[in-house]
Amino acid sequence: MPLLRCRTGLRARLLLADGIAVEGCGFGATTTRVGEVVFTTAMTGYPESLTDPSYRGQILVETHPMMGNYGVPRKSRLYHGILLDYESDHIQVEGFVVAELPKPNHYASAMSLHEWLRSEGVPGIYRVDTRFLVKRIREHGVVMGIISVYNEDEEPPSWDELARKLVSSKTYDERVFALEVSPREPITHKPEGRVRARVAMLDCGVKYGILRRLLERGIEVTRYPCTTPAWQLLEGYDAVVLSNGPGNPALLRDQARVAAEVATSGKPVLAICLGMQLLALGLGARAYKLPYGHRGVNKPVVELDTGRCMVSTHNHGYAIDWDSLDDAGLVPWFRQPDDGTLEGVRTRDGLVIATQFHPEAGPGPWDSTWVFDLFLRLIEKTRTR
Ligand SMILES: NC(=O)CC[C@H](N)C(=O)O
Repeated sequence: MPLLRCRTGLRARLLLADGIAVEGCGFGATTTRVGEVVFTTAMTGYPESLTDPSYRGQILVETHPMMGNYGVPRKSRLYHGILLDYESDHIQVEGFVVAELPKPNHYASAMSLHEWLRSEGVPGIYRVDTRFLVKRIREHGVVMGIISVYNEDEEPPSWDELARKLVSSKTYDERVFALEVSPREPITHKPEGRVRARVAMLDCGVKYGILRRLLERGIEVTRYPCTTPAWQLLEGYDAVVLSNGPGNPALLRDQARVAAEVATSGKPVLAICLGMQLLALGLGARAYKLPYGHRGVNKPVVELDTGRCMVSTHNHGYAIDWDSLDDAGLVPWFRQPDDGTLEGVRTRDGLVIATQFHPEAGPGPWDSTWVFDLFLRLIEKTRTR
């Protein structure tokens, strides 16, 4: 694709570990970052996707051809004290890859995508053939990559230099990202109205959307570091939430043990995405890596008992093996009809519920927010026993 003139005055290079080299216009910060290159099919919701802690360590490619149309929302919009339009306080992705970067126009916009990435030190590349990249990832699987943004009047970084940096970096699967996005101290969030329940959360990188969905139901949430032992999550709380989070679940052995302990405590547990993986691994199930993951807001999931289908938000690169559920004492709950991936499990007594997809959405459709109502009902039921 010809570059023409880059409105930002920046150019960028993206090199994939399989040798694919892409040049385009740059935006955001003039810097170089390494990450696993993944794609999402979400058409909107880039402020949420970019700040989703589960994207830590990844360079995100958007299949939708235009990003930035509605700018970047003001941070003054709060809901139960939580940022309304963001999934964490900062951009979490290593880099952002889009086909076109239009000028923004929206009443709630405080700045452009270019300004936002620049202020947070994150590189972006635009005016590149994202269709080619996405098809490549879909056919050959996710791949490590390096992205570099430079001023157009400067010498570009050489491909050799980028290749050396890329091969000397650890791969995504080897790095523990959850500890980087987990809080250092416990943080309590109180709902605005009556407190109907108090839960502890093992926070390995929670999306704010999960907090918003809990708080609006009157559930007070205390977020604990990802290294917290099970007894601390159980003492004095009605239930436990195991959050989503970035990285390879197999590297989080201690967290999987904690997940198994809380799951066998007799208290209700809600586990989402990484939380479900930790729960399943801790109870003895197996995880595997999907070839190119599920990332988007238009993914169907079918509830197996009822046959009901919902459109849901996904962001996962690993999944739990169906055949390993029996040994773990778990029963399947949801299935993705496109490729058959397991999208939810629960215990036989129904007290521990887990989704591989994101029932809080953010971004995405709200078809499955009832999972949070179910969690509250489980809490109320166990309290009166
Ligand atoms: N959203 C998440 O919690 C992601 C879980 C895990 N890091 C995966 O990619 O599968």
